[in-house]
Amino acid sequence: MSRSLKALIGPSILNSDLSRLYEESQKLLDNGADYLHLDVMDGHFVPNLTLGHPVVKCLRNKIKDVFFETHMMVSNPEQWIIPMADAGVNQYTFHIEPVDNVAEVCRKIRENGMKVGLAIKPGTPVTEVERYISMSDMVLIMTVEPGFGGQKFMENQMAKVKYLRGQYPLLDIEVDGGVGPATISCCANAGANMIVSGTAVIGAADQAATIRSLRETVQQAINKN
Ligand SMILES: O=C(CO)[C@H](O)[C@H](O)COP(=O)(O)O
Ligand SMILES: [Fe+2]
Repeated sequence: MSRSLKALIGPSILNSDLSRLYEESQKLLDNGADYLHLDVMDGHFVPNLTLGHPVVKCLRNKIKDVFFETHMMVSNPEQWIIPMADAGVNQYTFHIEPVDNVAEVCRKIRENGMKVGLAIKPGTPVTEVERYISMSDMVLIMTVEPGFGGQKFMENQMAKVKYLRGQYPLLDIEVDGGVGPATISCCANAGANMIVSGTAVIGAADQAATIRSLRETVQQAINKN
């Protein structure tokens, strides 16, 4: 059977009450999240600090069978591969901008049993990431400058998504930053199938309905093509 694209919603817990990380995460899952997107910032690649592998490991101890993606906004992604694999991470998504040997980082991530995600900032041309696609499982097109939740969606990044979808019909393409009910159609029509949504989902009056509606919009766009 041939592989087909799937619409997946991975909420970002960045803007949730992090003192209740487990409860907030479990609530998102109970409300239909397909996976969890965990934002890791080192205060160097981006001007903010969040959480690291010890916190991810504690969360994994409480939440067993859910796909964990870590979005590594760090200057030296190679440094955290083994600790994150040990913490039970399924997909290690890192920014290619600060990395000299992207192929080597991809190889090491897979060697440690995780999937590879390649992320680019809004100012990075899509061609920079395209040459590594064969070594990866997913590409993340950032739709805000990484570092903070709650920013405005950058519609001009959709050209990258459209280009990649045109070239790679079955590639998992993720968008992250300012994505919610008001911007999901734009992402879905451009060809994104993995959707990170933070503020819009965390702050929704009806989290389950919001997650369901985001997924339906993306799945409908996939079915049309
Ligand atoms: O990587 C991120 C920021 O760098 C977050 O995943 C992203 O901002 C999600 O939050 P929101 O939907 O509120 O923008
Ligand atoms: Fe993120």
